Amino acid sequence: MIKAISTDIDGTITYPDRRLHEEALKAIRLAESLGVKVMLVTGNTAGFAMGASILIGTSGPIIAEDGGVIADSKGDNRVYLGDMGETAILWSELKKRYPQAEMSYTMKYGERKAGLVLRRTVTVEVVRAIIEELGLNLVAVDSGFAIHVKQPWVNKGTGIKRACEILGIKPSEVAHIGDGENDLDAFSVVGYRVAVAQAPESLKAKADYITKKPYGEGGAEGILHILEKFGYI
Ligand SMILES: O=C(O)COP(=O)(O)O
Ligand SMILES: [Mg+2]
Repeated sequence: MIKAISTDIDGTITYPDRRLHEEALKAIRLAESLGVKVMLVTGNTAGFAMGASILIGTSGPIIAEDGGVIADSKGDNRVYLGDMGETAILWSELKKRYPQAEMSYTMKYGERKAGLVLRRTVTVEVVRAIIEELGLNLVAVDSGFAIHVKQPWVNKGTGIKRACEILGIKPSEVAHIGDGENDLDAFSVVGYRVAVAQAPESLKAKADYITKKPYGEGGAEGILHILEKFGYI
C-alpha cells in the first residue's frame, strides 16, 4: 500500500523554466488533504526545498542536495548524509582541463555542504572520466538542470530511506515521481515509480507509469494516477 509520495521538483512539478506548476500544486494539496504525506526530493539546496515545502504545504520530510540533506517539512532538524569529500580535487582538475567548466551559482553562498553542483557547460561523461582517472570517491549525475558531484552513498534513494525512518513507514510504501537521471536512485528503493513524459529513456525504462503530459502537468497527472491507483480517489 502506498502511504506517501516523494516528488522531484525541477521538471516534475514545475514548468520548464522552473516556475511551480499550479496543477501540480493542486494535486499535491489534494494528496495531503487525503492523508498522503508528500516529500520534496530535489537536487536543489535545503533552503530552496524548505521554502518550496512551506509555500506548497508538503508535510513530509524534505530531501535536498540530491540526498545529501534531510530535514523536517519546515527545513529544520537537518541531517547531513554526506560532505564535500574530494570535490575540490575534482574541481581543480576539471577547471584546468575544461576552462568552460562553471559551478552553479548556488555554490557561491556556502549553503551547499554535501556535493558540488556544476552548470551543464561540460558533460557528465567528462566529469565521470576525471573521477575515474583520479580514482576519486565520487559519483556524478546529470539531473537535466545541473550536474551533481557527490559521495557515492549520497543520492535520492538513501535520502528517501532515511526520510522513511522519520515517517515510520517503509520505502516500499512510497511512490516516487521524477524527470531526471538523478531520480533513478529513488526508483530503486520505492514501491511505485512514475516518470514524467520528458524524462530520459533510462528513467522511463524503470517506471511503472509514464505520464502523457510533460513537466508540471505530468507531475499533476502522475500524482492523481497514484492517488487513483491506490484507492484514495
Ligand atoms: O537541482 C537540480 O539539478 C534539479 O533539481 P531536481 O532534482 O528537483 O530536478
Ligand atoms: Mg528534476
